[in-house]
Formats: sequence, structure tokens, C-alpha cells
Amino acid sequence: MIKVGIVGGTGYTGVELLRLLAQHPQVNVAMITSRSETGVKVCDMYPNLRGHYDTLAFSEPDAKQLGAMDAVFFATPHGVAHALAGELLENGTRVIDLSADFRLRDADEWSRWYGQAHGAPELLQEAVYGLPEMHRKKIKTARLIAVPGCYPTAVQLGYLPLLEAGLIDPNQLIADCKSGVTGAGRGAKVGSLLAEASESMKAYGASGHRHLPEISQGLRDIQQSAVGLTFVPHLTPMIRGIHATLYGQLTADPGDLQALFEQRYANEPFVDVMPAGSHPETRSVKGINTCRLAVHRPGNGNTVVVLSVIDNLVKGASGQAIQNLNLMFGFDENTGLTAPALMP
Ligand SMILES: NC(=O)C1=CN([C@@H]2O[C@H](COP(=O)(O)OP(=O)(O)OC[C@H]3O[C@@H](n4cnc5c(N)ncnc54)[C@H](OP(=O)(O)O)[C@@H]3O)[C@@H](O)[C@H]2O)C=CC1
Ligand SMILES: CC(=O)N[C@@H](CCC(=O)OP(=O)(O)O)C(=O)O
Repeated sequence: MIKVGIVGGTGYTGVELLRLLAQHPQVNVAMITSRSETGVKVCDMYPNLRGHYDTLAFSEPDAKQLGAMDAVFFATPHGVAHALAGELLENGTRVIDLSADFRLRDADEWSRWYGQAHGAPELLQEAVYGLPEMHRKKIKTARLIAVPGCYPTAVQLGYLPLLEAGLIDPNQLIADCKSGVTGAGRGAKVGSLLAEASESMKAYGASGHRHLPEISQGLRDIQQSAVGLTFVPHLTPMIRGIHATLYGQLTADPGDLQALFEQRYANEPFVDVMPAGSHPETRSVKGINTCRLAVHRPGNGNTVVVLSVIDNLVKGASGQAIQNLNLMFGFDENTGLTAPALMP
């Protein structure tokens, strides 16, 4: 049994960590922080957790107490993990950061997209990008994990087999993505109000979203050369879920695309390649750590279309964070992550 702490426990990804870890036989959540709810019991704020965390209460994010944990999850806004990660690592505590603090390898690029100086550039070299389907070996020995963003997870998993096989033009990638409103976090914002977000849909960040450099970096790593990506996110009237429609231009005879995807993900516990002709739904992954994919080649033409769905709070954040923890501590990769999705 290991002891873990969660910094930022009142947010959507924090409470999702609690929900999933309640089923994890090897993990004891020993500390959870919130500056605004200090002293409040977790189960008083989140009644769905009654019976699971009856004594655990929110406390201040004290570095010394966090340093007594085996691992600490950061479910906080950007910049918070920068300030605390170094001290925790020095104490031998492993850090799993759900924010974007360590996702980009270039500190200057991070500063440009996040509008603040990078607070811990000295840690960038050791941070491992926590996408197990690409970096499983490195994750197993990592001390510091940058959990991928929600859109980046859905997009990279969809393009991975095609780019690895060299079948599409890396300069003509188009990712048309939709997110539910929990993607914007729990903080009060006009755009997340029921009357603003329901019965409507809109694109945002079309001329440049902070996930663009993260996705491009990941696809570049697969492709081993520059990529040209157009990424347009949309806000849709659902609570959870990411739906990515990915377009690629074939440069060679692709052979059997369905077999390519099935073979690439045959040993991946959290990627489900749907039968040929499928259209995966976001609700089929609600609450679970699975990415469901389908690959199409309309009219047998030159365009390949990949459909990729995840739950932004699970494979897009907290579930993937636990998948990383399992790998880092030598637990079965799917420990605590095996329940089926809630449907409808
Ligand atoms: N929502 C999503 O779908 C996804 C989110 N992420 C990322 O995960 C992180 C958390 O997201 P989410 O749960 O949505 O965020 P929320 O806004 O819902 O929650 C943020 C949490 O962080 C705490 N917090 C805020 N500022 C600080 C601070 N300076 N020091 C310590 N704690 C702080 C808050 O509690 P308090 O202020 O009381 O301390 C709160 O518990 C973000 O970086 C986000 O980008 C990643 C993938 C998907
Ligand atoms: C709907 C919505 O607002 N989504 C967020 C992305 C989700 C998220 O939290 O981003 P990270 O994965 O990088 O942390 C956004 O567009 O900024």
C-alpha cells in the first residue's frame, strides 16, 4: 500500500482522482488539499464519496506534509506544480502533474503559450510525458510525470498508427475536436453557465490554442520530423467527453487500415479499436480510462478519417494519471481502472 496526496482536490480532476482511487487496492489517499475548503470533509463536499472517505478532510498544500507521501498528484492550475515539484522530488516523493507545467520540453515555448515565465525549467529534462502508449518504458522509471492534456491524448492516439506506418502526409493534419464543459474546470465562468453552454456549440482558439504545441510536439516525436497541424477545439453541450475527428491525406497504398489499427493497439489495455464502419460515442467512455477509435476511408479515396473518443476527466486526465502511477509503482497497469462505462 502506498500513501498518496492530491493537491487541488476540490476541482473536477481532483474529485475524479478520489472516485477512481476509492477502488484502488494499493493506494491510500492520505492527504488532499484545498486552500478555500480547508477543514471541510471530502464526503461533506462530495456526497458520492460518502462511505469511501469518511474521515479525510481538505488541508492546506503544505510542502513538508506532502513530502511524506510516496506520490503526489497535482490537479491544479498551471504554475502550481512548478513551485512545489522540485522540493517533493528532493524528498523522494514522486510527482504526477495533471496540469501542463511539464508537458512542453521547451521552457520558452511554454512561456509564450501560457503567458508566464516557466517556474522550473531545471526539471524539464527529467519530466516524462505520460502517454503510456508511446512512453511506457520511460514512465516505469520516472520520478516526474507530465500527464498529457485531454485533447492531446485523443488526437495523438488517433494519429499514432498512421504516422508510425508513414502512411499520411505529416504536413496536412487536421484535428477537429469537441469537448464537454468540465474541460474548462470547476471555477465559475460565464461560458460554462447552463444558459450559455447548452443548446449551442462553438469553436474557440481556432487561430491558436495552447494544446497545439503539445500535440505538435508529440506527433513530431512519432514522425521524427516537423508536422503541419490545424487544430480547432469546440465547446459542446455535454458534461464530459472529447470527440476528435482527425483527417489525414494518404501518401501510399495503406493496405488494410483496420488491421493496422488493431495490430498497433492489440496489447494496449486502454485503447479499443472498434469494428470497421463504427462511429464511437463519447457516452461509451463515460467514467472510464478507454480511448475508443474507428478508422474510415470515405469512398476509398485519399483521405483517411479517424474518430477518437475519450472521457476528458479520465483518459484525458485522472485515469491516465493513475495508469501512470500504476506503471511507476509496478502495479498492474489497469489496477483501479477496470469498471465499465456508465451508459446511457
Ligand atoms: N478539466 C479537465 O478536463 C482537464 C483538466 N486538466 C488540468 O488539470 C488541472 C486541474 O483541472 P480542473 O480539475 O479542471 O481544475 P479546477 O479549476 O476544477 O480545480 C483546480 C483545483 O486547484 C486548486 N488550486 C487552485 N489554485 C491553487 C494554488 N495556487 N495552489 C494550490 N491549489 C490550487 C483549487 O482549490 P483551492 O483554490 O481551494 O486551493 C482546485 O481544487 C488543470 O491544470 C487543468 O488544465 C487536464 C486535463 C483535463
Ligand atoms: C472546454 C475547455 O475549456 N477545455 C480546456 C482544455 C482542457 C484542459 O483542462 O486542458 P489541459 O488538459 O491542458 O489541462 C481548454 O480549452 O483550455
